[in-house]
Amino acid sequence: MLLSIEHLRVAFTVGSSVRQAVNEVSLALEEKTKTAIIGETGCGKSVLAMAVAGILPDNAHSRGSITWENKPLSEQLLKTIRGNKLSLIPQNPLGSLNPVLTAGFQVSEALARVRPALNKLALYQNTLELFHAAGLDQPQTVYHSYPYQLSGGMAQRVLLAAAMAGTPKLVLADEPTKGLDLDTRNQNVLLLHQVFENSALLLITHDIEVAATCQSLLVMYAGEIVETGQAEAVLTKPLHPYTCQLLAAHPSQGLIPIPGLPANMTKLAAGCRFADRCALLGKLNASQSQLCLTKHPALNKCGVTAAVRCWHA
Ligand SMILES: Nc1ncnc2c1ncn2[C@@H]1O[C@H](COP(=O)(O)OP(=O)(O)OP(=O)(O)O)[C@@H](O)[C@H]1O
Ligand code: NI
Repeated sequence: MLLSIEHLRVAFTVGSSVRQAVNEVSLALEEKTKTAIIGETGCGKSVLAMAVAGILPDNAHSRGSITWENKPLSEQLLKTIRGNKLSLIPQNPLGSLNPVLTAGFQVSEALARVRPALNKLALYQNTLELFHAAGLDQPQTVYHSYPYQLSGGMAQRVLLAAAMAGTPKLVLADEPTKGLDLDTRNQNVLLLHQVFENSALLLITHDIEVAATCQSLLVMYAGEIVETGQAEAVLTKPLHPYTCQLLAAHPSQGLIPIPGLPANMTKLAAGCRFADRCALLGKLNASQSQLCLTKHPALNKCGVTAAVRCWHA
C-alpha cells in the first residue's frame, strides 16, 4: 500500500474554540491509482491534503495514523519524500507562488532540492524542459515572469512543473482547475493525468466532470467521508442523500441548491451531520428520522469498494 490513513482527525484552535476540520478519515491509496475528493467548501478537503503533506499550520492538532509504504509517515520521512516522492499542487496557484520571485527561479529551486548535483546551467535547462512538459508554450518567457504576469491556467502549469521536478509516487492536487475556462480546464486535467500516469493522484475538486476522470471518488461532508466508491458508480448512482443533492446542485444537473449552510464545525450535531439539510429526512417516519437526528452513522460498506454513511441509504 502506498498511503494509508487511519482515523485521522484534525482540529484547529481558534481563540477559545475548537474547530473540527477532519473527522475519523480512513483511506488507502494503492500505487498509480487516481482518486478524487469532492464536497462543499469547508468540508476538510485541503486540510486532509495538508495533513498528508505534513504542512498543517501551528494551530492544528492531529490524531490518527498515516503510513507511507507501510512505514509511519514521520517528520523525518516527510523531509525525504516531500517535493520528491510526494508532491503537493496547492490550492490557489497565484497565492502559493512567491510574488517577488520569478516562476523559473521558484521551479529551479524545487528542482535543485531533488537534484542537488545539477549546476546552474543544467538547472535552467531542466526547468525549461519541465515548463515545456507542463504544456507551457513559451518556457523562456514563463521562466522570467513574475506570478502577477501569469494567467491562472499558466500559474497552474507552473505548479505542475514544480510537482514534476521530483518523481512523485503520490501527487496531491488541490483544485487544479479552479477558475479556469472550460478548454483550459480540460487541457490541464488531461495533462495532469498524462504527466502523472505512473503516480497515484489524489485530486481535490468541486467539478464533477473533473472528478469523473478518476477511478475512485470520496465524498466529504463536515470533515467526514460520507460516501466512497468507483467514481462512475457514485456519480451515476449516488447513495448518500448528500451526494445526490450535491450532484443535483451542479450546473449540468439542474442547479438545485442544497438548502441551509454547511455544518458548523465548532458545534457539530450529535446525529448525522447532514440531517438538517437532508432531503430524505422529510420522507422518513418519525422513528427513522429520530435515528438520524440522535445517532451518528458509521461509514458502512456496501459492495466491494463502496461505502456510505447514512442510516437509510
Ligand atoms: N488555519 C486554519 N485555522 C482555523 N481553521 C481552519 C484553518 N484552515 C482551515 N480551517 C478550517 O478547517 C475546515 C476545513 O477547511 P478546508 O480548507 O480543508 O476546506 P475545503 O474542503 O478545502 O474547502 P474549499 O473547497 O473552500 O477549499 C474549515 O472549517 C476551515 O475554516
Ligand atoms: Ni480547499
